[in-house]
Amino acid sequence: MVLDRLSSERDDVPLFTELSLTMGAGDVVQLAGPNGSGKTTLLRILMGLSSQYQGNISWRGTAMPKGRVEFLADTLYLGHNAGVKAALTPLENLRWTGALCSPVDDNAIFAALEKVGLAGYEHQPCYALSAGQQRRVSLARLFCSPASLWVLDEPFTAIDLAGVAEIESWIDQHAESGGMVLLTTHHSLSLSRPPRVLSLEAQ
Ligand SMILES: Nc1ncnc2c1ncn2[C@@H]1O[C@H](COP(=O)(O)OP(=O)(O)OP(=O)(O)O)[C@@H](O)[C@H]1O
Repeated sequence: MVLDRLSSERDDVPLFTELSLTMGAGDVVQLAGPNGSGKTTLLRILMGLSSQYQGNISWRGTAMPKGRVEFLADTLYLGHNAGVKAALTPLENLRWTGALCSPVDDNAIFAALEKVGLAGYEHQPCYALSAGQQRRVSLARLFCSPASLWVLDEPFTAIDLAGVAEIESWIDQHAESGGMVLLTTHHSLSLSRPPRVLSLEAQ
């Protein structure tokens, strides 16, 4: 993935200017910067949720918007909010998101929920889960998706210390198997190889 001289502003105030980034297999990049510096905005631009930018984004050699369909098919985006429907169970939520992008059978969903520590909660409505458990439902999507690029906006929100270490190990494993991870966090990451850091503060 290549971001070439991306610039964006809000209300005529520049958020970032001529930001460039190249990511390939095995890369982990942490977007850093203080609150309000534009990290979420950058991820939203990348995912096609905002068109308020100048510059170019390309995926496997094809520039956006032409490469958009192929890009989205190979990307998993977990946004700032958990993105979990409260009235549905974890199983139903994951069936739903699977149907939207990459259909997955129930056995794989059960395995993913076990991996994120939610065995036994599969049929519980999500409104009856804690904030951290709801975030874990969202994180279970990491194990239901064949996407090579993970785009994670504050994935550690509401997650306990043991869970943070687990997510770090999943990031490691994804990178070791040739995946890519672009994430925002204010947490100091503990990975097997230090991530590259792209700071919006220095913009
Ligand atoms: N919906 C919105 N409408 C207007 N301005 C917004 C909106 N969302 C964000 N902004 C502004 O855009 C700027 C960048 O916000 P953004 O959410 O990208 O920052 P961030 O770096 O992700 O911050 P944080 O670390 O707090 O999550 C902020 O100054 C914010 O006030």
